[in-house]
Amino acid sequence: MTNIGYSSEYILVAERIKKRFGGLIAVDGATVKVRRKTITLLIGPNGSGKTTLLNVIAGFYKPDGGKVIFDGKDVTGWPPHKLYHLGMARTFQVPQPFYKLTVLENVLLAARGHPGESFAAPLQRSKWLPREEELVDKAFSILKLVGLIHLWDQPAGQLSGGQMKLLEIARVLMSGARMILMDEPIAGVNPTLAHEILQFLVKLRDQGITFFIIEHRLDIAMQYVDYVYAMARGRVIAEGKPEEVVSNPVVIDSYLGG
Ligand SMILES: Nc1ncnc2c1ncn2[C@@H]1O[C@H](COP(=O)(O)OP(=O)(O)OP(=O)(O)O)[C@@H](O)[C@H]1O
Repeated sequence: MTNIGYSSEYILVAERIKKRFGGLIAVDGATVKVRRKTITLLIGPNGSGKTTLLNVIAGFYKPDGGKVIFDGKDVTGWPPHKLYHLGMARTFQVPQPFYKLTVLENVLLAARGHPGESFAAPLQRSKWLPREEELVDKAFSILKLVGLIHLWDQPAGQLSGGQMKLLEIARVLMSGARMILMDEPIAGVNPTLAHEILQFLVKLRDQGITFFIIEHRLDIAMQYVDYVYAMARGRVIAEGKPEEVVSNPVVIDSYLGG
């Protein structure tokens, strides 16, 4: 693994990323840099390439050009599971827990090195690693942190949509992720819970986790994020503090034009 000496100020640098789907250029030379211990937001009109860029960074798509540097290492084209082991994880817009398993079991299965990490592995307690107790302690403390502790023995299928999102965050934390990528973490949740989820991300940021998120509900998200990138037609058209970016005429035009 090469350390290419990128500034340690940034946990992630995605440089001149290109991604094509047939004749369509979804991401056209976009560069984003994410500072450690920040919540960095990616905005832009529908179809501007945000999710594609996130998927390239998280290893779900191989880029047609550009580089992804995570923690000083060139991880361009690495698959998601390798990035997961390095400490970068992506949650999905629609969280997908194992519905019949309990909340606690769902969190435990996200632990790195746990036999359940391979989906084919049996779930019998006897097959768990000796460090099971330690993992259970860690899972409980994470459930406490995300406010789901009272539901630990409930099947995940019984959680509300907002609680599912919290469970997804808990699972990503259990994996030991230092950087979390999220596509619309507050989509479809009521405003109270949306604020709670973002306040929770702020708390985790203050504990050292870095977030790179896509969100359309700017009225709520802008209050909590540290830095914003705006995309249009596959390119980054503006970056800066939230208030600067939302008042930038180029950004406003991109939404109106879209
Ligand atoms: N798997 C795919 N195959 C073909 N085209 C795709 C694929 N994924 C995305 N696209 C196209 O690439 C462009 C960028 O899409 P992308 O989903 O990245 O935009 P977005 O900014 O995330 O949009 P939204 O805000 O609506 O989620 C769009 O024109 C989209 O139709």
